[in-house]
Order: sequence, then C-alpha cells, then structure tokens
Amino acid sequence: MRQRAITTSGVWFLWINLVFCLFILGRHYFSPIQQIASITQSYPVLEVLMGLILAITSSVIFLLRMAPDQHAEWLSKCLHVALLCISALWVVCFYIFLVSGDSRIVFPFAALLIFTALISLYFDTRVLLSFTLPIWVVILVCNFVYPSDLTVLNAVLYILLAGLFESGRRILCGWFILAVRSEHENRDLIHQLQTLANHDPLTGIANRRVFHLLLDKALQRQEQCSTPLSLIMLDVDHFKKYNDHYGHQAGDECLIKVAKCLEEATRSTQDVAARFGGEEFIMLLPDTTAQQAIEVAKRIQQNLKALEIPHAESPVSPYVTMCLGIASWTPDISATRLIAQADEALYRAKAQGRNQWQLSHTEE
Ligand SMILES: Nc1nc2c(ncn2[C@@H]2O[C@H](COP(=O)(O)OP(=O)(O)OP(=O)(O)O)[C@@H](O)[C@H]2O)c(=O)[nH]1
Repeated sequence: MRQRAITTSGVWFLWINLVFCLFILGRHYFSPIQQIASITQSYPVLEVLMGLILAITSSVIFLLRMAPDQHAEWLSKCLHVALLCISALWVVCFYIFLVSGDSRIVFPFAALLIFTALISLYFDTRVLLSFTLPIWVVILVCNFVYPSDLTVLNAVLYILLAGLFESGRRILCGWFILAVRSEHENRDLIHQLQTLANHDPLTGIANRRVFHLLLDKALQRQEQCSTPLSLIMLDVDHFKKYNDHYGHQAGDECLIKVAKCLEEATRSTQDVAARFGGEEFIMLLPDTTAQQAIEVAKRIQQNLKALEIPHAESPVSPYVTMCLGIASWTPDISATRLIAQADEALYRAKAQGRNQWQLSHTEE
C-alpha cells in the first residue's frame, strides 16, 4: 500500500521540484539585477544544481510513466534514492542563498518544499524525514551562523513550522492507517462473502450454485471447440441409515471425508468436485472422455475403499460406499439434459445393487 502510494504521489512531488527548479532558474533572468546581485557569483553553481535536479526529476518521472508495473518495489526504491539526491541538492542551493545574504527566498521556499513533501510523502515517515530533515537542519544552522535582522523572528517561525509539520504529519498518518485498515477489512469481507457464495459450508468444496455457473461456462467453450466433457454424479449409499446409526455429527464427518476423497481424485485444476445437495455430489470433468471418466470413477471408489469408513448398517459393504452415474457431453446437449443423464445413470447404479458406477445409456 505504501509502495503504491509513494509511486503515485511521488510523481506529483517530482513535478513540484521540477517547477521550483525552473522558478529558481527563471528568477535570475526576470528579477531586477540588484536584488540578486549578491548571488550572481554563485550563479553557475546554482545552474549546475538546478540542472541536476531537473535531470533527476525528469528521468524518474519518465521511468515511472514507462515502467510496466508502476508499483514495483524497485521503482519505489529508485524514487527514494532520487528524493535523497534532490534533497541534498536543495540543501546546497539554500546554503548558497543564505551565505549570499539572499535569505528572503529561502524560508518561504523551504517551507513550501517541506509542506508539499508532507502532502505527498506523509504515509512513509522514513522517506519524508530523509527528504525534509537535511533542509530543516541547513536553514536552522544557517539562521544562527549567518544571523540577519530577522534571526529571532525566523527562529520562532521555524519552531512554529516544525510544530505544524509534525502535527500535520500525525493527522495525515492517522487517516492513512485508517484507510489501509478499512481496505484490509473490506478485502477480507469480500473474500469471506465469496467463500460463502461459492463453497459448501460443511465440506468446503464448490457448492451447487458455482457448479452450475462452471458447467454453463464449460458448455459455452464446448460450442467453440468440441473437446470431450464428462459429468459424474455421486451418492453415498444408505446414508440415512449411517446417520441413524452413528448420529448426525458422524454423518457430517463422513461427508467431509467423501468430499476430500473426490477432490483428491481430480486430476487438473479444471476438474470441479461440488456438493449437489444432502449426500449427493457431482464432478465436472472438462477435456475428459467417457472412458477417462470411468477411470476417475474407479479411482474414487478405490480411494473411498482405502478410507475404510465403517458403515455397520449398510447391506452392501461394511464400509461406506457410493453409487456413481457417468454422462458425457454430445453436441447440442443442454446442461440440464447432461445432468439428467448422469442422474439416470446414478439411479441405474442404485437399482443394480449400489457400490458401483454406471454409464449413461447415450454412451453405450
Ligand atoms: N449428517 C448429515 N446428513 C445429511 C446432510 N444432508 C443430508 N443428510 C441426510 O442424508 C440422508 C439422505 O437420505 P436418503 O435421501 O434417503 O438417501 P440414502 O439413505 O443414502 O438412500 P440412497 O440414496 O437410496 O442410498 C438423510 O437422512 C439426510 O438427513 C448433512 O449435511 N449432514
């Protein structure tokens, strides 16, 4: 967040430095000669200093505009180094003004620079202080080393400005922290809502709503490139008896294990295992032929068998088993029809003794 903020408002601050630089250069040409006569001797040095600031600011602005990722870490580091250099150059510039007795420009100018730095860099105390501290120090020291009629007044003004700067920094920092905190909270909230909207709260796998969305999307893709696609509908055998025998809590744990087993049987990130409702599950297998779907179904049966979840009341096995119905997409078939075909195969698996898979009749 800080990184993003610095590369965004840093550009504005670089433009400010650039404009100030042009002002210093222009001042020499547009001010009455006597007003700046005292610094005429040092003018070539000032020209070099302003030239350097112009070169640094314009190159960093160019870099920030051209970078593919404007919030990259290296860019914010580069900006930080550039600001340090610019600060050092301003320090020398102000020193020249002060020793030349041209202090009238230094205080308002330094104050402007310090307060614009506060506006653009307040969220990063390290960068803000590394830019402003050298400027604070040089004007403070010069005010006493090269006293003028206004030394005391300047000192009071200096303390007043420092107080304003620090209180302003604290207020702005407070707002920044508040904004960052609420952005994090909002992000967490969106993540929680997405999880609730897309996942089954018990098993953690996709819910029926997401399954339908993903199936519709997959079928839209099928219209363009007719790759195979299969569905497997699954139902835990005699789950009511399991619940009645072991209790609802154990039933929930059993469903969680079954869901995990389905997820482990998927092969690619495209495959989706979802809870369809109650003890019914469904799997979407894009790029999968009926034959490959049979392999997945066999793998699920093996994985479930390996889990050995006891089911004392099941007439088909001492362990929890499942019925599986497989259907494969054929051109012009709707999502509802495809699900109905998988469901029909599932009911045939139940009718033929459970603990088995069956292929939809259209595949045979
Ligand atoms: N523990 C638990 N049980 C559930 C949940 N959702 C549905 N059930 C139970 O699942 C059982 C489903 O019963 P049936 O539809 O008769 O299915 P079945 O007993 O498996 O019979 P067949 O499907 O014919 O093998 C019911 O007892 C439901 O209460 C759940 O989230 N947790």
